[in-house]
Amino acid sequence: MMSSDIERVTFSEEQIRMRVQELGAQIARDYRDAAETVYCVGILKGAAVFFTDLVRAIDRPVAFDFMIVSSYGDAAVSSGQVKILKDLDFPIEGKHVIIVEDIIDSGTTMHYLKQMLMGRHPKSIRICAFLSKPSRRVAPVEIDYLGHEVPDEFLVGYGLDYAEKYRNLPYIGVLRRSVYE
Ligand SMILES: O=P(O)(O)OC[C@H]1O[C@H](OP(=O)(O)OP(=O)(O)O)[C@H](O)[C@@H]1O
Ligand code: HPA
Ligand SMILES: [Mg+2]
Repeated sequence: MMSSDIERVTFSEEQIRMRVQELGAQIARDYRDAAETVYCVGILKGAAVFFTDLVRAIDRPVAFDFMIVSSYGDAAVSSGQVKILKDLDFPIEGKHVIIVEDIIDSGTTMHYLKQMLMGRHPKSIRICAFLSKPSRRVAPVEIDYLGHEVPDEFLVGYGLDYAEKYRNLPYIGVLRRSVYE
């Protein structure tokens, strides 16, 4: 399934699978002795695909929760406004929380979310992102579990969209500029 809108494949299905297994093993090791529930919080919609792969690579019990958050809409640059369309179902006070994202780009979304969730007094809060574009950062974000750093190119696939398209590509690729310019 190679879309003609894709200029170049950045990470193949196999490369993604291997890195997700490593991240899952690292998380399982780090929380091995944790007595409290570990909440994996997926930030929809982008994190949907990575989340379901990641949790199956973590060999210990975890609870799921989700938020629906949007700031890009149909554009290739952030609106700067983080809209919470669905909040968590469960209180996280005293719990271990891992926020799971597909990508941290300007950092606006994650900076906002981490501040907001810290205010609910979890026992700990860590960030897991499959991709990070450090060159685009506007708001500071410390990433505890990172799949790969990527250059400043607009990526799609493996959950990442442009105007809601391409999320179901099994690989990650660079979107041709002519599609969004
Ligand atoms: O670091 P930032 O510049 O804030 O960008 C990262 C955010 O942008 C994308 O979400 P988007 O708003 O596109 O919603 P989506 O997950 O539904 O695609 C992505 O899933 C992150 O949540
Ligand atoms: N692709 C898709 N969605 C995004 C990106 C990207 O490169 N950066 C932030 N949201
Ligand atoms: Mg998006």
